[in-house]
Amino acid sequence: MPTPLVVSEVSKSFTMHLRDGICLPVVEDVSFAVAAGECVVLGGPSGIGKSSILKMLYGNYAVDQGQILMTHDEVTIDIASADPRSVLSMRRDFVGYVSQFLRTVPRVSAIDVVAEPLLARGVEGAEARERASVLLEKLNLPERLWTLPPATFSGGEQQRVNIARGFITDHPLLLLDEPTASLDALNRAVVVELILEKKERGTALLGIFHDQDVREKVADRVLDVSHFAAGKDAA
Ligand SMILES: Nc1ncnc2c1ncn2[C@@H]1O[C@H](COP(=O)(O)OP(=O)(O)OP(=O)(O)O)[C@@H](O)[C@H]1O
Repeated sequence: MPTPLVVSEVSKSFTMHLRDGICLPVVEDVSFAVAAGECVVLGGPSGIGKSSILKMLYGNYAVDQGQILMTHDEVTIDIASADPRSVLSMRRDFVGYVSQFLRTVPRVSAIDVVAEPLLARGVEGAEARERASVLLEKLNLPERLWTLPPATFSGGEQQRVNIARGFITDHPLLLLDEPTASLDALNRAVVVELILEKKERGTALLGIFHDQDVREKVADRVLDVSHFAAGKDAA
């Protein structure tokens, strides 16, 4: 089976256009791969560039240099140079992303927020909602909240809706940006279980987990992003 994600010599800097075009180099020569069924965790201190790497992989941040090769159904796409249409089709078919916070949509109920990625893939409404309810139950979201829009939910409740939405599809590659940050121990354990299930099904996972316990349970490997810090050789 081809390696689903291969990152080669990727560099990223930010140009602050409102600050006289100041350039902030963040990472350089980022190179690694993630195999099917493997969970790689990005480590290193705050501000080193972990989230920026995930955002480049999801096509949210532009890449200055290098390649991000994603292979799906024997087709390989370089996300670093792909046109927006190809990035969107890779998001639909290949790469999922669970961000730290839920982006709430006004007036859409929690169960529909979770079911929506399945509906977008042509799954019939009743089945999509059934699968959403299984996940919400597993994540201990009280049933009385399922029909309410998540805008007024607590941080941990919103995050569980977010996790259910991210885990409901079977993307071959899943990016996780601190999915357990606002969860209690019980729900952190559920997320660990969901991650292990994905690994067993052959999903390639790349994540950021500040919680040491979660990290130890899910990580096959920790990749220290400090090795890719821009300008480290000059320091
Ligand atoms: N959109 C942006 N514009 C300008 N600078 C940015 C932007 N996004 C990130 N940065 C900068 O890039 C650097 C890396 O940020 P990033 O969020 O990737 O770090 P991190 O390792 O994920 O940090 P943390 O563990 O604190 O979340 C930081 O100095 C940050 O200020």
